[in-house]
Amino acid sequence: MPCPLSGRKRVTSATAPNEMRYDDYLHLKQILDSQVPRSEIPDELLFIIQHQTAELWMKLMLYELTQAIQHLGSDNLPAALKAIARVQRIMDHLNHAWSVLATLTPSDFLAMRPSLGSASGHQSVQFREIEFLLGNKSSAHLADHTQDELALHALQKRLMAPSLYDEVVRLMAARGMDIDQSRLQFEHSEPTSHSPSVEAAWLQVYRQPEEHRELYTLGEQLVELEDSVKHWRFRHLCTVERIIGHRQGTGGTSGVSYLRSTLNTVLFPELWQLRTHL
Ligand code: HEM
Ligand SMILES: N[C@@H](CC(=O)c1ccccc1NC=O)C(=O)O
Repeated sequence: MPCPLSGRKRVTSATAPNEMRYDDYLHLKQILDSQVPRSEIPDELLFIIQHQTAELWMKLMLYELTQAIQHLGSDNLPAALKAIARVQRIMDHLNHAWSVLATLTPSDFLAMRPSLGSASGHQSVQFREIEFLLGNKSSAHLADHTQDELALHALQKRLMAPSLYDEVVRLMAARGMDIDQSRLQFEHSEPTSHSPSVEAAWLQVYRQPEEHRELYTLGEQLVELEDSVKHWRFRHLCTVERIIGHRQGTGGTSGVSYLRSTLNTVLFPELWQLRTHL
């Protein structure tokens, strides 16, 4: 049976259910054999596990975000809210995890850095897919993946698919709110930008939360999610600055100043703007 997450076949084990063991069920051999340091630096294990666990959580985030988008499309707001709440909790968890990496000293990291070559988190396909799903689209990021057809295909698909923002706006229109037609074109690869008609619709919701209970809860949950994403960007930036200062990144960016520029990203601009006009 194809796995809904990766398109790969599900592994059907020959193990009878009553002989199933913890390590079989979790495929622990594959997972625990996958930490392969390239240097003699003892802290490289921390560095690898920090990233591998983050990628596992990102896998779940992608799954939940996709579910949330589907539920919004079928006007099932309670199910969408449940998935969005889970994504937000995962983000919080990843935010707490930075404190483990903060035990890595600059000299330890600099000693292992040559072993990383040109590898960088900038090349994380799942991170970029999450950004696109959240509406922070940019075709420029496809350039990192020209050598990997599968990755390129996954990113192209996400780039053109409706984002969480798009589906929220579609739902508001479906519920009778007056949304500008130009906002209801969902096949685009542009990052989300502010729309006056979307802000006006949210203002209506926020001025009468009792009348629009579900949409109001959605709005607040989206703000909380974006807050957690901003925290992640900031914690990453601080970790990077304290470990490599203002060196260029291995991924070819300017490093800290590039990461600082990502703090200007806004995923749900109208929800932030409306606070001034409420
Ligand atoms: C010693 C710790 C770390 C350092 C020094 C570091 C450094 C950097 C730098 C300099 C960049 C900019 C791209 C480049 O030119 O390389 C970057 C991007 C990135 N890093 Fe890290 N990083 C660290 C830990 C992590 C961890 C734990 C994650 C978790 C998955 C992560 C994920 C990312 C992602 C997703 C990007 C792309 C960000 C974007 O484009 O908005 N990094 N990192
Ligand atoms: N970009 C980092 C290297 C780095 O942190 C990294 C290297 C390989 C895999 C993941 C990484 N994490 C985040 O970018 C640097 O410039 O030192």
